[in-house]
Amino acid sequence: MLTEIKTVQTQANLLHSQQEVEAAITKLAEQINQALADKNPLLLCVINGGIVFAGQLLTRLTMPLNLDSIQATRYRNQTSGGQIEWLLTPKTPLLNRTVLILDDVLDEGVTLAAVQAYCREQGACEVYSAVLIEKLLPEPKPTSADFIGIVTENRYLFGYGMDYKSYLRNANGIYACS
Ligand SMILES: O=P(O)(O)OC[C@H]1O[C@H](OP(=O)(O)OP(=O)(O)O)[C@H](O)[C@@H]1O
Ligand SMILES: Nc1nc2[nH]cnc2c(=O)[nH]1
Repeated sequence: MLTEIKTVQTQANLLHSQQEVEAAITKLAEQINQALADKNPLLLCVINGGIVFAGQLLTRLTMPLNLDSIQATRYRNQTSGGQIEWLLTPKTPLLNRTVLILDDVLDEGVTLAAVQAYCREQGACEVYSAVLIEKLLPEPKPTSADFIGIVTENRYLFGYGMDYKSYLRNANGIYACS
């Protein structure tokens, strides 16, 4: 396995450097600081992928906020998605809260649409979402994000929280598998 991971890593293309990603996160934080300043938001990190983005965004946010996590997965070590599996739901009540969902990548939009629906079912009064990166696809998506850091091409990505077979989430740039 580790031989395959090392090969994928060395053959990958760097699409977005650390500098570019950090600038995008800073810009997103400015937008969110403006939009949610007085909303007492509950941030929901969609783990595992959203962890790096959420961590880096959080230190740039200036309003009072709460943080919780939700785990919905549908790729399970594959490079194409299947059925959503719910592994963790937030402990914090969502009733009457302004929720900001944080995820690494908006690809087909199935995961984000399901998390948004979950938040509404739980009684959130407003549901915002922010993604570090969105892939441009030829087909329409079931949902969209309010805050988008980077828009990129339709290739399988890793780094900044995104995995290749559960590895490479720690890569310090956004890479496409070749
Ligand atoms: O827009 P979609 O096509 O639904 O894909 C986006 C989702 O896929 C990844 O999660 P994954 O299921 O790989 O779980 P992970 O967060 O543990 O990596 C990613 O973190 C998003 O949540
Ligand atoms: N790691 C990773 N997860 C995804 N989930 C949906 N698209 C992607 C992707 O390109 N990379």
